[in-house]
Amino acid sequence: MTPAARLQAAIEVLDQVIAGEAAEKALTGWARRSRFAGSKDRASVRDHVFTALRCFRSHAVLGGSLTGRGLILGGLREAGVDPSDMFTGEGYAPAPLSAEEQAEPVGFSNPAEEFDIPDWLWSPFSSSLGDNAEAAAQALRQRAPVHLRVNLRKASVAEARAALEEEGISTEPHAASPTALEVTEGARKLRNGAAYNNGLVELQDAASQAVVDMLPLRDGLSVLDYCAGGGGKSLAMAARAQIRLTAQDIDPRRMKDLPERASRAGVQISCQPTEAVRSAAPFDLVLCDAPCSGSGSWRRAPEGKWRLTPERLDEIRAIQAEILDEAAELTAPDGVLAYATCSMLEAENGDQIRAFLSRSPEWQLIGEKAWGVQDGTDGFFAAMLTRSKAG
Ligand SMILES: C[S@@+](CC[C@H](N)C(=O)[O-])C[C@H]1O[C@@H](n2cnc3c(N)ncnc32)[C@H](O)[C@@H]1O
Repeated sequence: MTPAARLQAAIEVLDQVIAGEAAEKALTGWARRSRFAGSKDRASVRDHVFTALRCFRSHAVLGGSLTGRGLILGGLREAGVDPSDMFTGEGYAPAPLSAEEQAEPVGFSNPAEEFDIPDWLWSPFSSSLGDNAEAAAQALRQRAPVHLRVNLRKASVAEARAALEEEGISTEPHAASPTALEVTEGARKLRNGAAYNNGLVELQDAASQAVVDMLPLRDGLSVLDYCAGGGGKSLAMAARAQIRLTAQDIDPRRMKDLPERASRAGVQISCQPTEAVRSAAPFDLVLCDAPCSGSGSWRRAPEGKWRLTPERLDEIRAIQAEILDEAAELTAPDGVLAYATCSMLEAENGDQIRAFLSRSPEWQLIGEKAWGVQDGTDGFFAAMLTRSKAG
């Protein structure tokens, strides 16, 4: 496919997304119908679609309409490419620009539009991030880097880097965690490579790793990963110490690949239903990596940014509060309760912890940290709590 034909394909996929189709489904449908498209074509169309979804508002303004064409046109303008070089109508290229489309774009009417944040969210977003709000919103408009976690059970950081380098995958250490690497070249080779398949490295954002670094893990502890999902945090915790680790999720299907991932990583994790977890309680350490808006990972899943509503945020907050209360019940009297989200919104982070402390005065905060997407990781938050001796 020519570069212009790839843009036309992205326009068609985006029109389906605007009509209500999920991006992954629209991309899969396009790939099935387009047997002529090779892997590079598919990757390029996907990139165009995801760039447009990250920059949905600003690119629509720059392109003059909230359509697939408008979004792609706006993206070209932002990238400094003359759209008439691509919109030629030749072969499978997009049709030439209309007079309207050639007009100078109108300016942005407010920062939310310019920085691609929904209007209602700009105020909570900017008050949560303070002086970093614009930088964080700008970072959410960019593609996410690929981060790896070195599995210290199987290799040192230097050994893992050397094994990756042999496969043509270059990495740099990431400052957020001693086990974190950022892939600087060759990310597409990872999944078929030996280093990944032999469990030397896992795909995991550096802030996710840093959350686990904060936890007081040591040999012999009983640990519960409450809200384990696919088990990214479980695997990172199990790699850190010889712990007895139980993973739970309200939707056990989410943990279905965890036994295989654990065996690849050379660690043991017991996946248990909620009732079994209640019978096995209390645990020395309970981590709840709670469901959240996902605002810290909107670079990877940009549709979430536009789907979130104030009502949905309230629902999520109610679920988070319930999870904190339940997880507290499962924590041993002298144990540690850790709460984490991949959100940058105070409503889901510090506010949630303060509300918990005010309804559960026997608990006290012993540590808290936030990571911002503007610093090169996903946005994350973690807090650790214990029951106070006086409580
Ligand atoms: C942020 S994800 C977890 C990601 C995971 N810890 C990781 O690192 O890969 C949140 C998970 O919480 C689960 N969840 C939602 N409500 C829950 C509840 N009340 N109890 C337990 N898990 C819940 C969801 O199914 C989802 O898998």
